[in-house]
Amino acid sequence: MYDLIVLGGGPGGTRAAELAAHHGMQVALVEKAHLGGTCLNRGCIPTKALYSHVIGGKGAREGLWTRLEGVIDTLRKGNAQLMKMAGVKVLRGTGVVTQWEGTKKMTVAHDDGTTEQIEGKRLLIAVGARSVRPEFVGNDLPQVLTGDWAITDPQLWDPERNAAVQTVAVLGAGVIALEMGMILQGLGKKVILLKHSDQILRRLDGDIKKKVALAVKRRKTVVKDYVRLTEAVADGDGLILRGTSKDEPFEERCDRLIVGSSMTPILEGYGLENSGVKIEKGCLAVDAQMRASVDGVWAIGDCTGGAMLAHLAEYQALAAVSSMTGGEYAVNLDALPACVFIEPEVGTVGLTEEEAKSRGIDYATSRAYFAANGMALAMGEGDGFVKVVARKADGVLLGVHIMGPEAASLLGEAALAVSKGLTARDVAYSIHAHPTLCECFRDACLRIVEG
Ligand SMILES: Cc1cc2nc3c(=O)[nH]c(=O)nc-3n(C[C@H](O)[C@H](O)[C@H](O)COP(=O)(O)OP(=O)(O)OC[C@H]3O[C@@H](n4cnc5c(N)ncnc54)[C@H](O)[C@@H]3O)c2cc1C
Ligand SMILES: NC(=O)c1ccc[n+]([C@@H]2O[C@H](COP(=O)([O-])OP(=O)(O)OC[C@H]3O[C@@H](n4cnc5c(N)ncnc54)[C@H](O)[C@@H]3O)[C@@H](O)[C@H]2O)c1
Repeated sequence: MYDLIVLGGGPGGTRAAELAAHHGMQVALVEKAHLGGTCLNRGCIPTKALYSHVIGGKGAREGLWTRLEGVIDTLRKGNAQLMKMAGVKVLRGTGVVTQWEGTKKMTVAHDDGTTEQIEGKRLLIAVGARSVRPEFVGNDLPQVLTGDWAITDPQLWDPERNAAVQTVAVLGAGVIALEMGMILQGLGKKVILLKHSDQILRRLDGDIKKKVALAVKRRKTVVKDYVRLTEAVADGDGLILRGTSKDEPFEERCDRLIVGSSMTPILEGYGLENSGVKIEKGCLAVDAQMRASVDGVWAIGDCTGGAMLAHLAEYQALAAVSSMTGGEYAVNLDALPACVFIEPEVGTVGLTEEEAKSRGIDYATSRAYFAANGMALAMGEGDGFVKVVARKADGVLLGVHIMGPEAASLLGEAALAVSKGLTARDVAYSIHAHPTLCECFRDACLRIVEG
């Protein structure tokens, strides 16, 4: 009998399996496809490989797809090696839980048609999420790609194979829609952004959202607000899209439609319907240490809803294993960093100004601009700013919002500061090397100190 069965080998499941094994548990990890889940195989890594080549301009476009596949392959092998070194038993197959209470029982159906029964003292569910396909006529046509799989189509992304695709419509104005839209523009495609409302990246700080909207406009994106898509009709190899925008009918032709209109936890295919595990608002319900409502069952990552981020899944794995081993670690969602890989890049952690206001906090804000940062100018990337939200009384950093060069990497220092409750003075009076981009964060903190 295993001490722990992990179902799903994405960033959440692999991290939990590795950690639990390091704590001395006998661990089985059941994964039906490649290790690495959505993140490695069709999410974070392939999109960022395209982003850094197409938008960051790093590397030639010839052979881009082969290099992208090479990166994925290297990381898949790395994951397998990590599991092996930790002593985790990886079972390749589809797992269905047949007993949730008491001893956990699972049937694993392998690709070759054989099945295997396994048992465990504990069970951790990390099965991820899938794209929501909104209702409209023709939503299942082959030219309609969902955000969770779109990146796997070389006919759309490989510069050496995508000449037939000239116009791509993207439904949604979230992270997937914006990241994919900008990569496609970088590849020379025309992009039509079909937004559900007038909002863009609705959870971000208002000042960052304004700047993102400007960046979208500058790229001559065709933007339609308040869209209700009613039908997609095949037109040769492409599509005619029909619906309304601000209640006025519209018709647009495109070669592909990417549906980037949010993701939903996977609740089917692993025996959940026969369990007493509580589901709330379409997500596996968990407490702060990722315990589900059935004894000995934990759930982490995208299947628990909320922010669907690979690093959040990994830190939820830490919380789950901590609770299994008598620890108390829980994820602090008020210090959750997130990045949007567009141009200029976005990195954000902690409370937005709007959130600070709605919580009734007496706060101060400050900004420093990359246009005054030596390194940014030397790099030819002076566009953007760092905005700090701090508590007025003592300068404790509540949120940091960056839009500009290497914002995602710059976020590391800000995330540490917010999660450890540091003050603007703590950051401003720590020596920052020159010339570096992180001096811009230091300067924004200095402005809070100076009032
Ligand atoms: C296009 C795109 C870009 C993204 N970019 C980023 C980014 O830049 N940064 C970021 O933080 N996040 C990003 N994300 C989100 C990120 O991919 C997810 O948050 C992350 O993968 C969630 O990890 P997880 O372990 O919860 O689930 P997943 O990674 O989805 O893994 C779940 C695994 O469970 C397996 N599974 C499911 N059911 C069964 C079963 N019955 N038996 C066996 N195996 C099963 C699946 O095959 C899968 O491998 C992106 C997502 C997409 C779609
Ligand atoms: N860089 C990153 O960290 C990164 C990149 C990609 C994806 N992700 C994660 O993956 C998850 C899914 O991303 P996403 O972009 O699908 O979700 P999202 O929640 O960011 O955006 C969904 C968008 O779809 C719109 N929408 C909803 N229903 C619609 C409809 N019927 N018609 C038109 N538009 C509709 C919403 O208004 C919103 O703009 C997110 O949780 C995100 O954090 C993260």
